[in-house]
Amino acid sequence: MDQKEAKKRLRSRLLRLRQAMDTEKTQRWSRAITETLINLETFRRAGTVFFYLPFQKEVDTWAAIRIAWQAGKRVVVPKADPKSKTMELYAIHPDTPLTKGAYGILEPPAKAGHGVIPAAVDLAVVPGIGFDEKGYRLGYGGGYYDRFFSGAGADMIRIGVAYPFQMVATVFPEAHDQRMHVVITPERVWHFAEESDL
Ligand SMILES: Nc1nc2c(c(=O)[nH]1)N(C=O)[C@@H](CNc1ccc(C(=O)N[C@@H](CCC(=O)O)C(=O)O)cc1)CN2
Ligand SMILES: Nc1ncnc2c1ncn2[C@@H]1O[C@H](COP(=O)(O)OP(=O)(O)OP(=O)(O)O)[C@@H](O)[C@H]1O
Repeated sequence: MDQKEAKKRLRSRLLRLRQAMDTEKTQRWSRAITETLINLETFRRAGTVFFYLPFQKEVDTWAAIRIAWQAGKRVVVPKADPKSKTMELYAIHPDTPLTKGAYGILEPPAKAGHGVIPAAVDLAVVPGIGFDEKGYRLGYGGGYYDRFFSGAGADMIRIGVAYPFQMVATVFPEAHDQRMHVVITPERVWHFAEESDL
């Protein structure tokens, strides 16, 4: 089996496991991850945080988003452009109307000139179908986050969030894959960057 085939199989296996979780589990694990995230020094220090808005049974980021707002942080989320496979960032507030965009993921309305420049973001909370013990990430295969982190988003701290079964030995990384600095699971924090980088 080649790398591409192995990666595809891993993706469908991990998606199947995620789909099989019950709500009690997604909520309990999401709460544990949130608790760890909000207590990290990098999170406490961050003025602007790039979150994703969860869909299906992804780790639920809403509690952390509300805590970030309460702490006076700026919360930004992506708007995906399926044609160019790129993301633009927009700030959201508790009253921002969100509608389902590409892939059925909630997004803020695009307002010309209201995008947030990636250089203004301190920290990214990154979704994944899986992560590995070197910090590599497996996503849906669109390359959105790889493209983002190899370009405008290169300087922000990247924190992946994962259920325990999403942490695997390898996600069969390719040359373009961008690593996380930290991955948080309900039971532990994996560090892939030197403290001095954080
Ligand atoms: N919550 C959340 N937001 C996110 C991401 C994510 O993983 N999670 N993304 C992370 O990249 C980007 C969106 N990327 C995505 C790419 C493909 C599919 C997806 O479901 N693909 C289907 C085919 C759908 C189609 O082609 O119409 C599939 O692969 O089966 C979903 C999200 C930006 N926003
Ligand atoms: N920096 C980049 N520039 C151009 N193309 C890229 C870049 N990064 C990734 N790609 C392309 O995007 C495609 C998908 O990459 P990959 O399978 O690693 O996505 P993924 O990380 O699983 O998905 P996502 O980030 O959307 O969740 C690949 O075919 C790859 O060639």
